[in-house]
Amino acid sequence: MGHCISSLSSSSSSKTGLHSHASTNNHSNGTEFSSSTTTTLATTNSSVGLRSQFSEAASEYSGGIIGDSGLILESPALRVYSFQDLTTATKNFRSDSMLGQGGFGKVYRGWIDTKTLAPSKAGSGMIAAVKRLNSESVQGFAEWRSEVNFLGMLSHPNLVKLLGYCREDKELLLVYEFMPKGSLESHLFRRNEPFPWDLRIKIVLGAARGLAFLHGLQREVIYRDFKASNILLDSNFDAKLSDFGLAKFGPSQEKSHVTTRIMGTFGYAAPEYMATGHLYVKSDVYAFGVVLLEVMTGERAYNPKRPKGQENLVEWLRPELLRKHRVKHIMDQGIKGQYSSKVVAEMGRITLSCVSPDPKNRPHMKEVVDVLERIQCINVVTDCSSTKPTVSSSSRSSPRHYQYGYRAGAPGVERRRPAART
Ligand SMILES: Nc1ncnc2c1ncn2[C@@H]1O[C@H](COP(=O)(O)OP(=O)(O)OP(=O)(O)O)[C@@H](O)[C@H]1O
Repeated sequence: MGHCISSLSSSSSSKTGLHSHASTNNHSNGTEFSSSTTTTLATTNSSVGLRSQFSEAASEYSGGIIGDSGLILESPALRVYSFQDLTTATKNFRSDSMLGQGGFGKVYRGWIDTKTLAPSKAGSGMIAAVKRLNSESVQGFAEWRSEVNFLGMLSHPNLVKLLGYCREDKELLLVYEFMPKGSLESHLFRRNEPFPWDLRIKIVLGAARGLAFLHGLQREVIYRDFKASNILLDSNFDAKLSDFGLAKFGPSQEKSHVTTRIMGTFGYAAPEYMATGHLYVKSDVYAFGVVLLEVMTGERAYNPKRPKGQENLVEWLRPELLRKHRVKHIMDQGIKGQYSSKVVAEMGRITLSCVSPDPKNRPHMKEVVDVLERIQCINVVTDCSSTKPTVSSSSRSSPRHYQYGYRAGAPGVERRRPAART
């Protein structure tokens, strides 16, 4: 769940939190594609039309293999669907096909052919997730375009795969690989059973690798919307970042930040960004630290129902992170016994540095990955260098006992941007 922010006033927000007066062509999502790009998208629905803008954007990069299994795709193989295709694939967008709902529309389960990705009958081929954007949303177009541009161009094991898209009249849709275990947010906050600690570590490590990939590109990509609900999980609980609607190219070499409209989600947005609109690569690191804190505590980044002074998780718990002996007291009580005190101390340290008020004092995501790999190593039931168990697991919430079933049409709660900036 997100309590969303934008530099626009709440009165300019629609009921769903989308900004009704944002122009579809004003790049209000912060992506830096030229206006001619917009024209291309507006006037053609073919992959050829899109390809030219991919190469334009790809020229920002060195192209080819980036390392860590990440790729910049020189000619993205996105399938262009007709609206009818996706109506068929989702059984007419039936409510029982719905996987969830976000700030910009509903996500449905659809069936497509495994090889050709063509729509198929329910039960044959493979499942895909079909996001249908609210047709009345103008902001939605900018988000849709950003998603197609960034996700269509980038490939990494920790980024969700975009398979195709549809733009037909007012209809904007995106087709993704299906992530059967839902989001980190759904496991942490929407289930009665505590989510096992070792899965939490595995997931934040995967997400950190995804973010490190974006930050390691020759022209850095700032994700800008890092949060638990945007970390999706495959059948193996491997994390993949989804939702590139707010992603933005990082600053050019001589600059440290880009200046942009303030958008994101309450509780996750970095203080310098909230105060000035200056967005740094390190603003993503702050949001990552917030997710680490959520994972440690089982508490949401922002919850207006908590007592006064505790609504914002970082503001509430930073003093505890600063006093090292206090860190164990903020850990989620439901998973007591699943982690060692060394792991807790390491987690407290890295979280505190990620949420440092000064972006310069935050680590690079590459360093965060290294630390989390170490933590995972000392955390796993069997030590990395031996087979001796190092951590006991509580029977109630051990990973072996953890069950997960996708709840079709699970409530999406209120999502991004329902509120004005504080
Ligand atoms: N590829 C996917 N596979 C399976 N479920 C998905 C997929 N993409 C999205 N979902 C589910 O659909 C729901 C809505 O996702 P969506 O990305 O639209 O919004 P969100 O990230 O939850 O919120 P917001 O729009 O505020 O960022 C979520 O519950 C998510 O778990």
